[in-house]
Amino acid sequence: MTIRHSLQVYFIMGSNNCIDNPLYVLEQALAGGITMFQFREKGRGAKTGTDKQKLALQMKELCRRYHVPFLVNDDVDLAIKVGADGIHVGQEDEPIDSVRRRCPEHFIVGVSATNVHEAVEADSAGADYIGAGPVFATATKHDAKTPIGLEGLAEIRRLIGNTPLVAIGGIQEKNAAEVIKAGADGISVISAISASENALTAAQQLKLRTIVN
Ligand SMILES: Cc1ncc(COP(=O)(O)OP(=O)(O)O)c(N)n1
Ligand SMILES: Cc1ncsc1CCOP(=O)(O)O
Ligand SMILES: [Mg+2]
Repeated sequence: MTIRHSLQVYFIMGSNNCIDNPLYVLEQALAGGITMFQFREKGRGAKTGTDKQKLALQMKELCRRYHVPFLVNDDVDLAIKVGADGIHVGQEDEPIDSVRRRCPEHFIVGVSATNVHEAVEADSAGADYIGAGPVFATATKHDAKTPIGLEGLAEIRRLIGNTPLVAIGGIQEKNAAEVIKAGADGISVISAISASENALTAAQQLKLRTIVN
């Protein structure tokens, strides 16, 4: 599977994003057809140290069983230590050239862009994919920037050419198709799956919305 295809339904979660056991939620999401996963363990009550590492390893094993890439958010050391498939870094995280130097060659390196300028820069720096957003308002990330809207997303697509692009922020079943029409290769979601009543059906429904003519 190419990175572009893996971005179709990109689920992101940490232990404080769900009420149920995070391993249970992840397994349900995998059974529902998510195509990529990012372990984002941050914020209130987030695990640290060996507890964080243990959960990362368990999540990686689950993802392996479903042949879904397992990425780590922010924490490059952890990604290397647990043998992840990649890392996602934002504008305030470790710079991409340093990440590339430290990580195995096969690592998928995703970079966030909150505007057109950052997207072009991340593309030139050689990001494997760009995570653009927030596209819509989100309550999940308290320090999220102003939403770029579908117009901002479409402009980013125009400027980065064919580079794999995933949209993030406030994406739900009702707006997923619009995001794909605006030029994203996939949707990246936290609450639409982690806070749903049924992570399996939520993932299935979101996936259906990404198939647009
Ligand atoms: C796929 C994807 N896109 C964007 C982000 C946001 O990254 P960042 O801006 O570094 O914010 P945090 O997630 O670290 O709070 C992401 N995680 N994933
Ligand atoms: C991590 C992140 N980066 C930009 S918005 C966001 C949060 C996305 O969460 P949700 O899918 O619940 O809006
Ligand atoms: Mg970050």
